[in-house]
Amino acid sequence: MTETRLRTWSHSAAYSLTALVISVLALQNLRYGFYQLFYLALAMTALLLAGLVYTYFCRRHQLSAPGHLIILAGLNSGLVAAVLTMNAPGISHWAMPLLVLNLLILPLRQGLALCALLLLPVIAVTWLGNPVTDAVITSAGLLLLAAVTALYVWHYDHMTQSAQDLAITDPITGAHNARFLDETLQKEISRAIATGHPLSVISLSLDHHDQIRDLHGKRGLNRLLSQITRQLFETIRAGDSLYSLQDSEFFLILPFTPEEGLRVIAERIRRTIAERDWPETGKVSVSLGCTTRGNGDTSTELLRQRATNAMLEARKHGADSAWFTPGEPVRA
Ligand SMILES: Nc1nc2c(ncn2[C@@H]2O[C@H](COP(=O)(O)OP(=O)(O)OP(=O)(O)O)[C@@H](O)[C@H]2O)c(=O)[nH]1
Repeated sequence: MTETRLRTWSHSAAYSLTALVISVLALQNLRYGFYQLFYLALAMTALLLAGLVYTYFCRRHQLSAPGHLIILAGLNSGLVAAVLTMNAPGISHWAMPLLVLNLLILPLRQGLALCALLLLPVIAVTWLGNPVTDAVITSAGLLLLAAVTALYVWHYDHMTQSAQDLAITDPITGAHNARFLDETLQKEISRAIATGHPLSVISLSLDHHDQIRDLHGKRGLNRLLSQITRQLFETIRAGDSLYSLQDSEFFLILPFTPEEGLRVIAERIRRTIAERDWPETGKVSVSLGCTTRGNGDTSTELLRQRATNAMLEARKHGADSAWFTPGEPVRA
């Protein structure tokens, strides 16, 4: 299930459950003749149902739907106004479902800000109008509920971020994985077409990786690949991206880089790797296949294929070298 769909479900459930709780309060107050509280609960239920409908209509962009903030601000300020103007015992407890709703639906910072704006007047009125023990119990209950919910939401956000990072990261090298390559390359191609900026790519392969694996084992090879990754990250500039592929191969996307620049960076990478004494393996080298986006390169396959062919050509010409295959010149 995607994040957006999951949020649509959880927002719908949160609005529905809160609407159920508040409508039960409405019925109880009607039964006992507390008409002001009945109308308040009725208005809140209507707003909650509006939130439910809004959730359904914004199901495709749930993560950035701004209407939730407006609906929840309306609910919170309605309750604050009631707490300040009505002398109704027990009304401070109505804040409980709203605290949870704020934190479950809004981004954490917005949710916390709204909770603080709700809690301050509610706690102040509780302390002014109740015996100390009651005020302590109510305030502690409200604060505890807000803290536990905020902690849960923070933990969930953290887990989601980690899962997203894991899905696009190669576990051995820490570079992006092959799955993420095509997606990013297609975006960069579209951006280069739209802006007219040059785009270059490099297919990089560790020379003699079979022999290195035979000599140093799979773990030794993996350690070397992760050290090379760190070195590559130090060499390339911000905006470039690095992908780790199978068989000790890497791929680099270099936006805003023309052929002359590609030659500079490819040579720099080749030299830095060849000149370093690697901790376990000593000297190693890489073959680089380099190409720049040409006129016909509108999809990832052509560009990737040309870079791979150039890398194989570099290997044929002896290890530790770079081979350039230009794309068809881009017409203005
Ligand atoms: N994408 C990319 N291109 C690079 C990088 N390093 C050098 N280049 C290209 O090579 C050209 C010359 O780079 P340098 O020799 O470092 O000269 P420079 O004037 O310091 O380069 P910049 O100020 O980075 O433009 C740059 O304009 C880039 O096109 C890099 O890390 N990434």
